[in-house]
Amino acid sequence: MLFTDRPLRLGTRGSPLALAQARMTAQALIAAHGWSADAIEIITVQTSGDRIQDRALADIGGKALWTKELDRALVAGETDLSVHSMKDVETLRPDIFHIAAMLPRADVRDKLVGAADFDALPANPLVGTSSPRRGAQVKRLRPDATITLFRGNVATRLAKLAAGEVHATLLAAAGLDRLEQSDVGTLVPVDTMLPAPSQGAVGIETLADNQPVIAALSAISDADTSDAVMMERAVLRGLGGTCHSPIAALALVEGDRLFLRAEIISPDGQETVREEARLARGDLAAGEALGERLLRGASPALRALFEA
Ligand SMILES: NCc1[nH]cc(CCC(=O)O)c1CC(=O)O
Repeated sequence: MLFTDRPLRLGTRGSPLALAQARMTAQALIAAHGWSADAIEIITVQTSGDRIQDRALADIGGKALWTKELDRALVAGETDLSVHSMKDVETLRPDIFHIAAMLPRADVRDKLVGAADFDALPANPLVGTSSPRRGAQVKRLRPDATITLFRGNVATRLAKLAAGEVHATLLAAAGLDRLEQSDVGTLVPVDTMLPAPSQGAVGIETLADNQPVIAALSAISDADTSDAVMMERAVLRGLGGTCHSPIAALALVEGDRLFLRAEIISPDGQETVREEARLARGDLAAGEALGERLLRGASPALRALFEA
């Protein structure tokens, strides 16, 4: 066992989904190394993203809200690693951090909750989501829909839906599965709603100079997942995308290559720019170039959404 004097301290947000992902990570490490259950201590860190619930993420500082306090705990030596939903990790991370592992990816698809499918929604439906991507994709399918801001954790959103605040919402299948709510909602095919970059992937970060922890994490890293997610993140880099921007990207592993699809969509759903390519794994420059091509193909109005 690598860490004999004290448990390995795993930092996580406190939402039920984050805690489920932290426990999956702990179990994977315990199984891979034959550790005893007390070899890992789960430390919950509250993030500003969890505290502020009434405004869109994009308006209050973006994805750094989810990582900042976990980063601080890591730098302060209060934790040894942080477990993140890769979807919530900013594209550009400070060099002192290193994404040392990704767990095998879960279902990448979104689920529609509240209606059997988009056609089953009433006329002029009210759909709750705070994801610009989901909002734009819904408007593309249902131009008569009104998108309303919907934040909070998965349980909060399901409660708002049950209270009749909206006709429907969209949630990641991965999150519902990890919360043992797989029976909730209808899976939406990726051809209908291409998912967010990194959707369904859990990443584990540590300090770039922490060799013992990096070595311990290498035992649980899934190469297919990290190659695909790193490629999807390269598209975001090429676009200069933030969470203000309606971007979807999905890389599927095909042997030693990746089949990459990506799109950007205007908020009213009227304009979609799409690209796809088969790329060598690890050819992140090609992923960035695909992101740049998306921008070049966009109208000035859509392109403006990507200018900081
Ligand atoms: N932004 C919140 C968030 N971050 C990751 C997930 C789901 C789990 C995943 O994609 O791995 C969710 C909830 C959702 O989108 O429904």
